[in-house]
Formats: sequence, structure tokens, C-alpha cells
Amino acid sequence: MRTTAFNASPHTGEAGIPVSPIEVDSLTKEYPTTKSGVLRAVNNLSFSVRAGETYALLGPNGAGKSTTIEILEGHRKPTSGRVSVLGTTPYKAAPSFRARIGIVLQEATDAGELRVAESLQALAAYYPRPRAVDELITAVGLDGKDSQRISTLSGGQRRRLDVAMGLIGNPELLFLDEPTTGFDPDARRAFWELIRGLRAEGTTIVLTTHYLDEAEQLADRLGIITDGRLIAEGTPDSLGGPELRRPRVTWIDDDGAHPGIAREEVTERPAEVVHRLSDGGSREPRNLQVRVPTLEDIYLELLKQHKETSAGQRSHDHTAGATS
Ligand SMILES: Nc1ncnc2c1ncn2[C@@H]1O[C@H](COP(=O)(O)OP(=O)(O)OP(=O)(O)O)[C@@H](O)[C@H]1O
Repeated sequence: MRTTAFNASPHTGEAGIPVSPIEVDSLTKEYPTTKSGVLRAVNNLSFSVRAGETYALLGPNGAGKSTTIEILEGHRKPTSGRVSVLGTTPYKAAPSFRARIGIVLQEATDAGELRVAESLQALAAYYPRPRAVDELITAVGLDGKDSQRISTLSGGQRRRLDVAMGLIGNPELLFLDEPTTGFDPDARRAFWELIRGLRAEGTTIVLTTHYLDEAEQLADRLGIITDGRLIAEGTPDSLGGPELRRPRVTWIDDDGAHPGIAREEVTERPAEVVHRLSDGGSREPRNLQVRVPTLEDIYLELLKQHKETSAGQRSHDHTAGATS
């Protein structure tokens, strides 16, 4: 068993050894398909999440993020591999496990005719140390909506209530599956503050999102999944490595035989390139810009590289198969 000691409130495993709250080792999940085959949604995936860390799982639609999260929550059983969450195997865990985790699913469950505060009160009764309902309503920005029927909330307000439902039990470990879909920009920023507050309290958070700025704002580390595999992992400042982070100088070249050509130079010394292009500052190349790659640029580049490598591998396998 891989074990790691961490500074912030380590969880204790079966043998009393401190372990990461989440350890995923060679996880594979296959779904049966209608054509009596299988779809491998998660493929030999390994990663761990440290105590008190916010970890973002990123990846395109269908990459296997929700499947992974559902296995971590105990809602699905792995086909193979080992998963440990808070020191237990989630799908076999005792009911007390549920009280220690908070879940915000991608899709809200039907709330019937319940009202905001009463739904949270009802849920709070299941937890040994729930959060105060009125404080939570304020924290998620639903002030004044206490007695409104859930069915009449707007999409974004409903999503905020989902987040409140995930937090009501005061969880040690919080799963957020695309939590801010449908939020307006203001509400997203308020939500980020809420998450930062939870992180400061020591809550371990696993987040999936398609908003790269959200991942950059919230995550200590990021993992990129595609085709069920982890293709890159790192901090928002280091993901992709120095090569993908080099600044780009772009301009429109009007000097050559064909004026108006868009140019780009990738460089570690953008000031030097600008100096050269502007003849020491004496002229202005058209649309001259220096751009540092954003997390989104790096993410897209990593996915592109993965696609190219996979295509190359497939064609190599095909050729090798044809000649063997
Ligand atoms: N219950 C299921 N039965 C069969 N196939 C499934 C099931 N759930 C998911 N899949 C398939 O597994 C793959 C991974 O899906 P998953 O929902 O985990 O992806 P995701 O990364 O969360 O995608 P998104 O960003 O769109 O939410 C997809 O091809 C999906 O169609």
C-alpha cells in the first residue's frame, strides 16, 4: 500500500498509518454496451489527493471524470484497481462514511414541493455535526429565499441550493461535480470565496469543472483525464512544464512580399523579440502582442498532443498488425 504523511490532519488507515484521504491505484471501470462489448470509461487511472488539498479533475466530455467521482463516492463499483477514500473502500463503506463526505452531483435530484430552509433542516438531521442552516443559506447567496419552494428557484439558485446540500453535513471531504454550471459571474466569484473558506478550514475538495479559470482559482493541483487516463498532473503554475509555458509574440507582418501575414514567435525573451521587431522602439508592428499561455491554452495543447500521440500509436499498431 502507498502511504504518505501530510502536515494537515492526516487520516488514519486500517493499520493506523496516515494515508491520503483519496488514493486511486490502477482504477478501471467498464460499462457494458448494447453490442455485447464493453466501454472502458476509466482506464488504469492512478492519483491521490492530500489532506486539505483542493484537487481539480479536468477533461473533455466523456473523459471519465464523473465515473471516477462516482466510484470515489461509493456509488459505483470499480471493474478493477484499488480505491481508498478516508481509509475505506467506498462501495463497501459503512453508513458512517456518508456522514463524512459531501456531494454536489452534476444533476440535482428532484426536490418536490419542499422549501429551501426546510429541505436543508431535513437533511441536517442525518448528520452528527451539521452546519447551521441560516448561515449556510447566506454563504451560498440564497438570503431571503428560505421559505421559497425549491421548484420555483431559478437554475442558478437551484445550483446554489445543491451546493448547500453538499455542505450541510460539514464534510471532511467534499466532491463538487461541475458545481458552478448555470451560475452568473457574480455568483461564481461568491462560490469561489465559499470554497476558499472551506479549504482554509481544512476541507479536502475534489472538483470537476470545464471552467479552466475556476480550476486555476481554486485548485492546488490539477489532473487532466482523457479517454479514462490521466495524461497530465501538476499545480496550476507548473502543469505542462516550461516548454508549453513559453510566451508568444504575435504580430502582423507587413514587410515581406506578401503583407498582412500573421506571425508568431515562441520565446523565453519576449522583450528582445519586441525590441527587434520594433527596430529598438522606433516603429510599431501591426497588432503586436505578447501573450503568456493561459491554463486553457496549456490544457488544449496537452489534449492535442495526447490526440496526436494516440493517433500515431494506433497507426503504428495497425501497421505492425498488418505486417505480423
Ligand atoms: N451508466 C453508464 N453506462 C454506460 N456508459 C456510461 C455510463 N456512464 C457513463 N458512461 C460512458 O462512460 C464515458 C465516461 O463518462 P463520464 O460521465 O464519466 O464522463 P465525464 O468526463 O464526466 O464527462 P462530462 O464532462 O461530459 O460530464 C462516456 O463515454 C459515457 O458515455
